[in-house]
Amino acid sequence: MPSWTILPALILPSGPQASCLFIFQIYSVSNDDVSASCLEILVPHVLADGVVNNKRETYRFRFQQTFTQDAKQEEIFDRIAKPVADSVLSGYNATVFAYGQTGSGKTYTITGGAERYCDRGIIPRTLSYIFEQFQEDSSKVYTIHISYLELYNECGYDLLDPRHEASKLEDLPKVTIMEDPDQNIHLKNLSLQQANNTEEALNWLFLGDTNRMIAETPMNQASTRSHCIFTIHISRKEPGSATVRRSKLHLVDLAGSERVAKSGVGGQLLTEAKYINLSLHYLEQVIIALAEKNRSHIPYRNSMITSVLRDSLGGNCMTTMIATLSLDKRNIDESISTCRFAQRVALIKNEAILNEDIDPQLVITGLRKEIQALKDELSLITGEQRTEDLTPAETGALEDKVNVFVEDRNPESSLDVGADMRKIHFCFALLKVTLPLVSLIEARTGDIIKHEEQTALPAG
Ligand SMILES: Nc1ncnc2c1ncn2[C@@H]1O[C@H](COP(=O)(O)OP(=O)(O)OP(=O)(O)O)[C@@H](O)[C@H]1O
Repeated sequence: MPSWTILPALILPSGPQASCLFIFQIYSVSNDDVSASCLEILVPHVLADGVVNNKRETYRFRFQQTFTQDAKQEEIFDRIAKPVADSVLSGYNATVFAYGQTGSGKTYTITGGAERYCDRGIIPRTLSYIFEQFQEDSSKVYTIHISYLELYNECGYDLLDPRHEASKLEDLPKVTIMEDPDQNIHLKNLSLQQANNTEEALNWLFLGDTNRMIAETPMNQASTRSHCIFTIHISRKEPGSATVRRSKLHLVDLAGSERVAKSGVGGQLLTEAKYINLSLHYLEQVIIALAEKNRSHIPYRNSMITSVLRDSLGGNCMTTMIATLSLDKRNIDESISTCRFAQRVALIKNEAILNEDIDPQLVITGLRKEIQALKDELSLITGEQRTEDLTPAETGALEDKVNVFVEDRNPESSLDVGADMRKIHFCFALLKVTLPLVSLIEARTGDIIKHEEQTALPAG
């Protein structure tokens, strides 16, 4: 049964920062265990702290997989996203989310780099993979819809509305959350766009990313301050079957996780940072609550990101977290806090369940077919072709039969219309109207006779 996995990817920006890393020997990775790998972060000794000090120098974390900066996008896809895509194709909900500080490679991992084709990230590779799988499996009918949501300062925006030419985020349609009595979340104004092949799906991704870039606020040059959720909705059914399996895959690029105190910002940036910190804090709270056994209340409602991911963080899904680290000396505190968060996520065990439901339209089609088959069978037995309604000639004949039956004073008389439910129903309906009329006439006739008898009696 699929369960939570935690797959921190160490993706480090190339250039001076990376070389810096090796000079200070900040981390080491050991992959001795087949099912897990160990990341050790070494805190460099700072002379200003004195030659002798009690500061901790090593931090060890165990993860399912660890990737260093040499890892290729293809490898990340094969080892992280492909198993998740397979489970979504089987009918389970799933989420892959990238968490880490600004500039650590979340967008690069989830969407990819724009420069080379081989730099494409998890979203485009997953789309291509899913459509390839559809082509290989001609026994089922698959339908794909795509949505792309940006959450900025606790407000949702639809990145896929083709009618809008956004020049700022507020130009995009605002998405709001609605909850039904069964506590299911519905996103009002979030468009679901159908894609029939990889090219169409990639075009939607392109439109969303373009809107995401154009709609950046002047203060928000690199989309670092919003969460983006790209969702692939899949429905599949076997031809002729009324059972539909629906599943969705959320690919989430979270906002940078750095702490407000460290970022040293003010004004609008501070407001954004507070929102980001708060929403990531609530995400963490939900994750901690999910990890606790016997916990009845999970605080999903505290923020928009946890509300949106509600059905994909809880019991009914397979979730993979990618923790991205930028292991520069200056970022050690952030890296350690990212690893701690990732370990908490790893504590959660989920039992994923299949999302199957019955399509009412298909049920109706099936029932219509069954009715037709039964009608054909009946006409074979009776030798007469039945229309849905009785013909005027048939209703006329039935009216005559009912009249004869009602007027017949013989208690043994019967009304025989044959084994035809249409005729039986028609006669009952007719009797319902005729019988009270007959009783009324009889009662009146009785009154008249009585009256005549009384008037005929000799006076006195
Ligand atoms: N593994 C990698 N190989 C090459 N370049 C990378 C890698 N990871 C990240 N980069 C580059 O580093 C820069 C920052 O990466 P990216 O934008 O993905 O970070 P981020 O974590 O999404 O940041 P933010 O929180 O600001 O959105 C980008 O120019 C990206 O192309």
